Amino acid sequence: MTTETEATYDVIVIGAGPVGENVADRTTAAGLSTVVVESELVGGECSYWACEPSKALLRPVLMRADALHVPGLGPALKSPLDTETVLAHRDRMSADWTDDGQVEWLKSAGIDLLRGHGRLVGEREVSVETPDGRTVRLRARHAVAVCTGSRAALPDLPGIGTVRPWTSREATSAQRPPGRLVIVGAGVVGVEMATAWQGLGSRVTLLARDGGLLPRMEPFAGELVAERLKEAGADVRFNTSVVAAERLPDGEVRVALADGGELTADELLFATGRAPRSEDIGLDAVGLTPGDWLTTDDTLTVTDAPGNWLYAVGDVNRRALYTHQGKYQARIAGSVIGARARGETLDTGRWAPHSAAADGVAVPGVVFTDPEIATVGLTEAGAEREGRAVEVVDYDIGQLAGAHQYRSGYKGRARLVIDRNRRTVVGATFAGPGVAELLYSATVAITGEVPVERLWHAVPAFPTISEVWLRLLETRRDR
Ligand SMILES: Cc1cc2nc3c(=O)[nH]c(=O)nc-3n(C[C@H](O)[C@H](O)[C@H](O)COP(=O)(O)OP(=O)(O)OC[C@H]3O[C@@H](n4cnc5c(N)ncnc54)[C@H](O)[C@@H]3O)c2cc1C
Ligand SMILES: NC(=O)c1ccc[n+]([C@@H]2O[C@H](COP(=O)([O-])OP(=O)(O)OC[C@H]3O[C@@H](n4cnc5c(N)ncnc54)[C@H](O)[C@@H]3O)[C@@H](O)[C@H]2O)c1
Repeated sequence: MTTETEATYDVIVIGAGPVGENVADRTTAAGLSTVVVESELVGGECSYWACEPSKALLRPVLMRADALHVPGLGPALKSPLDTETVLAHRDRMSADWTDDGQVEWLKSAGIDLLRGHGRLVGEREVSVETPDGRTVRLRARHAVAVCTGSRAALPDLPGIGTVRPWTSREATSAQRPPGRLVIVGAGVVGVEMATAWQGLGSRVTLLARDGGLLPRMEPFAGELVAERLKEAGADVRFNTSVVAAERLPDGEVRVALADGGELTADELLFATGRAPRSEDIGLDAVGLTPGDWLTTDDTLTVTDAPGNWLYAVGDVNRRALYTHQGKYQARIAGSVIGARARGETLDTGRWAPHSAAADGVAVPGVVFTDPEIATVGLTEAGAEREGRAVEVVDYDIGQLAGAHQYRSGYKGRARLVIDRNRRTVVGATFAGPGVAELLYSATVAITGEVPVERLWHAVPAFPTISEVWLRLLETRRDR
């Protein structure tokens, strides 16, 4: 028998991933009583099955790739990685899939936690089924923020129901490397997991549906990653699609390819994109369609729900599927909710406090592969699609003194996309070992709308890879 209890808060947040936690933090800081509803682990996908475990697997692999090319270090690294130690480190970095630490943090921030599955049941009303079979009816005085994130999207293939494929969850939490791993999809998850598991001893086959890896990025990014994956021993195939898959009685997976070919493996990972976790959160009760991505304006308010009380923040709104960008949205949404609760007029101008303007202009992302790929803003193709007049400047990072110091045989490339009319940087891509930390400089140049001429006065230190900025400016001047 279920019992029903009721509670009223200023703000209800559904989903305690990194984004829900940050919305709650900001609304609490604005003086609003806030409850977060979580059906699984506080910390969400990022802490347990995405960012943290994947980077814990990748860091030793990338470190080793660099160290093999540092004079004097190579011979000491001839034996393979100690996989057991790496996996134990990954377990620790995922807090052994327990959320005590994050629950403590919620408490310390003054945020209430209600464990259970939350569903909208009307305007400002959420019903929560708790693990002990109770139903709690929550009412919000001001706002409900949907922060339910995303899950792996699987293609609709014959056999998919029986094949027990890996998704990003298994790929980040597996307790040992599969002997043979076939990966379908060559976006960010596909290339990162190919790099990690090939480095940890699996024989990886990466199947790209398109003619290159990382198809949404500058083409040279995918070319460099493909080259290094092949050198590491992975089988990388382009223009290949999977048409069926089956799990055989002996546990192997058989994969049928569109060209008539066949592959057998121990595990099959689908890294084929994400779907919103919105199919069972009561969207129909407020006139929205279950299973859809939630569309918002720049204040993170759901556009198709009248009354300015429903917000969608993080992956579930599809604006930018990154933890850092979702947390940025959370900071904005928190201040919007606070301002509306105080009866203030929102300030939604460009770069104003109540507008997540950067989502449309400067979303930084790092792909932690060998080499690293760091991107922000527009690619050349993206600028063309938008019909913007741009100039493109490229530089071979391997020519820098800093690159020679970093690793012998350094290969990398950088590209700036510059708006011809405004003479500001609107896109940057760096591909090369150790470029991740360069990305913030480009993000500041774009959001600060720094005139290219002013960049001459931002002098990079010698001999660092950041001297690529100077070389890009010189290339532009001298051509
Ligand atoms: C393999 C992988 C690696 C990644 N690496 C990075 C990286 O290095 N850097 C980066 O920036 N991004 C990375 N990402 C993306 C990042 O994980 C997401 O952008 C981020 O987790 C989104 O946060 P979120 O809070 O919106 O959603 P989530 O992290 O998905 O959290 C949503 C939470 O809501 C809960 N929930 C869902 N429905 C309900 C409900 N009805 N009731 C109660 N609770 C509910 C879930 O249990 C979950 O805890 C990676 C993604 C993957 C798949
Ligand atoms: N380092 C990071 O910050 C990091 C790491 C992993 C994921 N992420 C985030 O998570 C998001 C999701 O990553 P993802 O790799 O799952 O998605 P993605 O959209 O980046 O890539 C999916 C790829 O699968 C391909 N694909 C789709 N359906 C297919 C099919 N049926 N057969 C073959 N290929 C198919 C697509 O063409 C695409 O290239 C990323 O966009 C990124 O925002 C970030």
